[in-house]
Amino acid sequence: MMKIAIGSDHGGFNLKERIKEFLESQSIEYVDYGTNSSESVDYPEYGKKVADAVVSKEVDKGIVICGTGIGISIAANKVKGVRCALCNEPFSARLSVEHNNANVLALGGRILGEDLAIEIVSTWLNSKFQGGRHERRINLISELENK
Ligand SMILES: O=C(CO)[C@H](O)[C@H](O)[C@H](O)COP(=O)(O)O
Repeated sequence: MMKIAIGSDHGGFNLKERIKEFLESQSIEYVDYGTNSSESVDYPEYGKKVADAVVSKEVDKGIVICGTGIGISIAANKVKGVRCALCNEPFSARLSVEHNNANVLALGGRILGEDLAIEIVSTWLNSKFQGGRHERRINLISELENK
């Protein structure tokens, strides 16, 4: 059974709560790394917590949310082994897995309506990495991390 780490800053808090409801409705286990209210916090802390949980294999995948998804995706991508994709529509969400094997999804809580956000999450969770030529390209990304 898949396990998800989820985290947000204040700009993503409401959407995080909605995505948790969706995960529960699908019987998908998750760990919530905060934040726990709409009080202002700093997104790098939450991006790192989720990213660390993914690379340590405590969870299978991560979802991070801030106002735009930009700051928290930049932060998550600083953690070695993370391939965080900011996707504000389903097509990118599918391709981020099929081609990039994204292990963290970033969303913009101030950009997306709840229904579209759930469609993106559902698409992302149900997509499969295609391997082949894409494996070679991901290995090249890993080489960049090791320089
Ligand atoms: O980092 C961001 C933009 O890249 C996020 O959207 C943050 O949520 C945003 O910057 C927070 O802004 P606020 O004015 O402090 O609420």
